[in-house]
Amino acid sequence: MRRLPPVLLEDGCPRDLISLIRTILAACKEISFRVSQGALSGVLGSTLDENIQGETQKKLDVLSNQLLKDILLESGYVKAIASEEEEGTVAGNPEADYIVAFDPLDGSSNTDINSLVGTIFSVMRVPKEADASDPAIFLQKGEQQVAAGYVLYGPSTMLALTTGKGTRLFTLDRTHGSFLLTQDFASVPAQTQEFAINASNQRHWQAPMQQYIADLLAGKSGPRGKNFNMRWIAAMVGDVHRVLCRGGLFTYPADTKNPDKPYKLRLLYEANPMAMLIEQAGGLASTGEQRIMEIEPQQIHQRVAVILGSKDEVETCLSYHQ
Ligand SMILES: O=P(O)(O)OC[C@H]1O[C@](O)(COP(=O)(O)O)[C@@H](O)[C@@H]1O
Ligand SMILES: [Mg+2]
Ligand SMILES: [Mg+2]
Repeated sequence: MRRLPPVLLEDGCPRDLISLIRTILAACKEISFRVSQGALSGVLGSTLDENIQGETQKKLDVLSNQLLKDILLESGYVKAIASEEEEGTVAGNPEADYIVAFDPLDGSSNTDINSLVGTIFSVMRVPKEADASDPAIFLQKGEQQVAAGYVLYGPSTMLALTTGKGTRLFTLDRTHGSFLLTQDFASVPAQTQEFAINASNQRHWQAPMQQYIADLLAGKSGPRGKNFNMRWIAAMVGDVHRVLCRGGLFTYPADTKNPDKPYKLRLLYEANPMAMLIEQAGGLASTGEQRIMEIEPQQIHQRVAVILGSKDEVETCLSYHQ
């Protein structure tokens, strides 16, 4: 089985980008180890703090953030980083060409129940002369990502990665510590009978999503004429991984539960990297009104509605929004 560096070299990926990706993965291997130690790691449970988004931080959120931040900043490959767990961006090497936005631990409420979690990352390029301490360097459209991926800490640790030449899946070989290519080109089937949504928010959704989900639930005797199955992992990384493997529609739509927070998922380090992975595998990713990767970001912690997955099913869902 092939290791990651030669696969990326063959794609024509620049050597410094490969080195940067390997640096991210070095931190992820350490996170993978800590997560796999579970209660033995001494880092399950919550801290007494909240992050910038007002969410209680898990000890593993803090640890994962620290590992990624330290390793990336020490490497010299990044001009700056942005993280779910950092209020502002953090400057790195002023001479570097890349910036990285990441969700150090996605689905962290799952840590206490030994369920799926992962790390999501987005890599963008910046001009040499750009100011490393200016947060505005992160406000690039998703289309401008030069690499995107996630590492899923599941029964096996897997990497989904794209540098714009398709989406590939790698599995961490713990005996040698390398990510080995286990699926060359992931392809999301265009059609599906599976969807993922947190249905407990149903009463707060807007009319188009209410109608779309009602029609899915009506099954064979409803307007769709077929039965649908539902799954919800409560970790975007786990739900998107399932969609990459066997298709499906994943959505976290707008809701009116909290008027100050109509969306849940973050654009720069959740929606954009997942959108690139899904589109590179033949799927679609939209807010309901706009292709996610065409959004002009206004803030580093901006949130968006997300509808992504199997092409035909996303298009059907979008037809309810017109
Ligand atoms: O609590 P809910 O509504 O099930 O939300 C789950 C969603 O929240 C998230 O966990 C947010 O991620 P974090 O754990 O990084 O805050 C998504 O991964 C997931 O899709
Ligand atoms: Mg997350
Ligand atoms: Mg997180």
